[in-house]
Amino acid sequence: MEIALQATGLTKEFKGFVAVNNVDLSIEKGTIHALIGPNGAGKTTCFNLLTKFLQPTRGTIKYEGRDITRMKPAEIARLGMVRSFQISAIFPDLTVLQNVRVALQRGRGESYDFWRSDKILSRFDDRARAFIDEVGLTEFTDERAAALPYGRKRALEIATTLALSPDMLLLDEPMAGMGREDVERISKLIQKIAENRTVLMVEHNLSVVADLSDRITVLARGEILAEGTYDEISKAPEVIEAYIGASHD
Ligand SMILES: Nc1ncnc2c1ncn2[C@@H]1O[C@H](COP(=O)(O)OP(=O)(O)OP(=O)(O)O)[C@@H](O)[C@H]1O
Repeated sequence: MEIALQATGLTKEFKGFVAVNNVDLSIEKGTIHALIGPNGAGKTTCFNLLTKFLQPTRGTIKYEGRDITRMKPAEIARLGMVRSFQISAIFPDLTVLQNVRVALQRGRGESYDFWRSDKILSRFDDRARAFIDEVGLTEFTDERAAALPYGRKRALEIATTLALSPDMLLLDEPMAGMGREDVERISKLIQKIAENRTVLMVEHNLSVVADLSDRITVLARGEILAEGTYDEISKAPEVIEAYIGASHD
């Protein structure tokens, strides 16, 4: 078993409040791993620690065997570990093609200049079109981003993330705010992009988690409560109790 991302003793305190407490986490290469748990469990904090948007109080994080504990998000992105929406938002007035082009250009560490001619940017066209096809947006290639339906915007955001050539993708609630049709479409897309990449996602939609995840870590009150396949964790009494308990909070 090859490990892509490994956290050891990961801890985050906010003024004495322990939001993430001594978490050990191993994400196997090539798998889809979900981080779940009731409200306030520490999922977002944990996600922000792993993606380096927050500094841990204690603990270490390794990506592909390399210590990334003190690295910045942009540095780990260059190592191949990319968070969704890392390159901020979509430009609403640019087309789908232009947005992915910009992402490709930024992925190379060049800053984006609005005055840059279309001719210079067009050298990214072929690769941009490949990503657009990969996320199923071919028919929207020349649409303005602002005109896309919500689920398609999400797909575009994923395309711009893929433009950074990640080996590992970290997705923060990829299904948030989506209707059923979009959930199905984005689920398929995540499965597809995971064929040759590692995926870690924080997700509230448990049927999505059940469908997609090879392995699931359940957090509660900042600690790992259970870990395993969906079948395993959904039968664990402590998990059932944590979810039922939380719904009465
Ligand atoms: N910047 C902060 N300062 C103080 N406390 C914080 C901060 N960020 C998070 N917390 C606290 O840490 C705990 C865990 O929060 P976190 O957002 O990580 O949980 P979560 O599992 O993502 O919850 P949800 O499912 O509701 O998004 C909560 O009690 C929260 O109030």
